[in-house]
Amino acid sequence: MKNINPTTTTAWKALEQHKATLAQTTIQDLFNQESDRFSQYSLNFNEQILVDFSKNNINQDTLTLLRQLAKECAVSEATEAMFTGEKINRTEDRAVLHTALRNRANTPVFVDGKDVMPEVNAVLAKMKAFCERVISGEWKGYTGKAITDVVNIGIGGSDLGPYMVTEALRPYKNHLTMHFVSNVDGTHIAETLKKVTPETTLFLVASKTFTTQETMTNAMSARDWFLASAKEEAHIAKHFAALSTNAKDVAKFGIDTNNMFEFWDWVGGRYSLWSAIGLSIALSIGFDNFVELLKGAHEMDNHFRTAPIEKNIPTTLALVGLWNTNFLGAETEAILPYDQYLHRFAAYFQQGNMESNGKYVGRDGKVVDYQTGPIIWGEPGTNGQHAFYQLIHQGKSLIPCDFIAPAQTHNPLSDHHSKLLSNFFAQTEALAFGKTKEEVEAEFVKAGKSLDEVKEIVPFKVFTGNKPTNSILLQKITPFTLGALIAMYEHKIFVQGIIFNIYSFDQWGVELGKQLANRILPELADNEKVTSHDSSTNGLINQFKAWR
Ligand SMILES: O=P(O)(O)OC[C@H]1O[C@@H](O)[C@@H](O)[C@@H](O)[C@@H]1O
Repeated sequence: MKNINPTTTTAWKALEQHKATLAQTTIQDLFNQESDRFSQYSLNFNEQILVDFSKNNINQDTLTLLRQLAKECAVSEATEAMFTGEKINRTEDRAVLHTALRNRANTPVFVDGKDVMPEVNAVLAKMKAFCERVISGEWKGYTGKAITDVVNIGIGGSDLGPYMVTEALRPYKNHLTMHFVSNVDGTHIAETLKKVTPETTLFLVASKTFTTQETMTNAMSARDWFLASAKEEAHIAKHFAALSTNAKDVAKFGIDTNNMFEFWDWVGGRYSLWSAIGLSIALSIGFDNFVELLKGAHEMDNHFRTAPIEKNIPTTLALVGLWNTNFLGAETEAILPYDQYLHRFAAYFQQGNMESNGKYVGRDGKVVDYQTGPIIWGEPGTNGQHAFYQLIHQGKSLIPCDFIAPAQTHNPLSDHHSKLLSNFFAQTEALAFGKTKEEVEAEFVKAGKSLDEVKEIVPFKVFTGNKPTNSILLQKITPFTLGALIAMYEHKIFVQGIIFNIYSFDQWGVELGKQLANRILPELADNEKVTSHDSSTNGLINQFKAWR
C-alpha cells in the first residue's frame, strides 16, 4: 500500500481552491443551476438501493477533483490489495478479508499462499448443521428439552453486529428468543438470566481473542448460573458454544471444541458479523437467510471492486463525506434510519467508523495534520426529530446526515409508513433549502399579522438551509439488501481510511484503558487507601471504597 499524505496531492490543493470558489454557493443555488441534479447525483444499486447525494454542497468540479484525489491516493490499488489478501493491516501484520467470508463466488483467496475459502466454507457448513439442529429442536438440552433461548455473550464487534442485524431482521426471525449480553456491569447478565431457564438456554460465547475481560467475566457467571442447576460439567457441552479464533482458551474454559466455530485473525472484530460471530444471526433468522445477508454483501463487494469511480457508490459516499469533513469542517456525521428495526444501525457504525478511522498517526508513522474519521451518532427517525434535530437545523455546527429508509415496510399499519416517509423527505428538503426571512414574513402576513408586529420573532423562525444530506432509499429491508447496505458503509470507511493515509484495521486506542483498569482492579480488593495515582484518581477510588 502506498504511503501518500493526501494534503500534498494536486487534487487536495485544487480542492482547497475550489472550496473558495464554492464558498458563496448554496445547495439551493446548485439546484437552480442544475435542473436535473437528482439524476446527475444519485446512484442505484441493483434496483434495490437508491443513493441520492444531490443535496450536498458539491458540483461536477467537486466530484472530478475528489475522484482525482482517490486516484492520487491509489484507492483502487489498495482495494485490490485488500481483496487479494495482502497484509494491509501492517501494525498487526494481518490480511483484511471480511470480503472472503461472503465470497459467494467461491473464487480462491490466498493468505500466505494458502486459499482460505475451503476453511470459510467448512465453518459455514458447520454453522448450517448446528442451526438446523437447534432450530428444529433436534438439539436437546441436559434434561432432554429443545432450546428456546439463545444468549450471545460478547462485546464490541462480537456484539454490535449480531445484535444490530438480529434486530434489523426481526421480521425474518423464528421461535428462538435472542438475548445479547455485553456490559461487564453484572446487571446486564443478571437481568438477562432472569428471563431464561438453564434447561432450554444456549449460550454463545463470542470473542475473537477469548481473553476480553467483559466477555470472560459474563461467560463465567453464565457458567456458574448454569451449573447451579445442571450440576454436572459434562452438561456444559449441550449449552455452551464458542465463536472464536482461540481454540486453546476455548478448551480451557471447558467448552467442547466440537462446539467451537472458528474464524481467523484476518477478520477484524468490527467486520466479523459475516464470520462465525454471526451464528446468533443465523440461529435467529435461519441459515438460508444468513446466506442471503452474505450474498447482499458479496454483490456490494463486486460493485465496489469493479464499478467505475463515477458509478461507485461506496467510493462516492466516501468522497462526499470527506469533502464535508475535511473541506467544509464538519466534525460529526449523523446516521438517521427511518426504520425502527434499524435502531442499532448508528451504534453499529459508531464502532465501524470510529474504531477504524479515529487515528492520528499516518501510515508513515507521523502525526497527521488533517481531520480523520468523523464522530458518528444517530437515532431512528422520527424520534430524533423531537430530540436533537433542532441543532442540526439551527445550531452552529455543520452536521451532514444520512437518511435511510425502506420504501416497503414489514408492518403496513394504516398510514404509518407514509407518515414516516413524509417526515424523511420533508427533513432532507428542510435541511437543504431552509426557510428564508421573506418566506417567514409572508406566512405571518397570510395569517393576518403586520410585519411590524412580528419583526422581533422573525429571525428565530428562519432556517438557513444549506445542510448536506444523503438519502438512502431501499426497496425493502431484507437479508440481502441489509447485507449490501452494511458492506456499502464498510467500504466507505475503507476508502476514507486509505485517503487519510491511516491504518483502518487496528485499534490500539482501546488498549491503554484496558491496561490501566487491570492495574487498578487489584487495588480495589481491600479497603486500604490508595496513593499511587494522581490526586483525582486517588480521590475517586478512595471515595468508592468508603461508599461501597
Ligand atoms: O471479540 P473480542 O476479542 O472479545 O473483542 C471485542 C472487542 O474488543 C475491543 O477492545 C476492540 O478491540 C474491538 O475491536 C473488539 O471487537
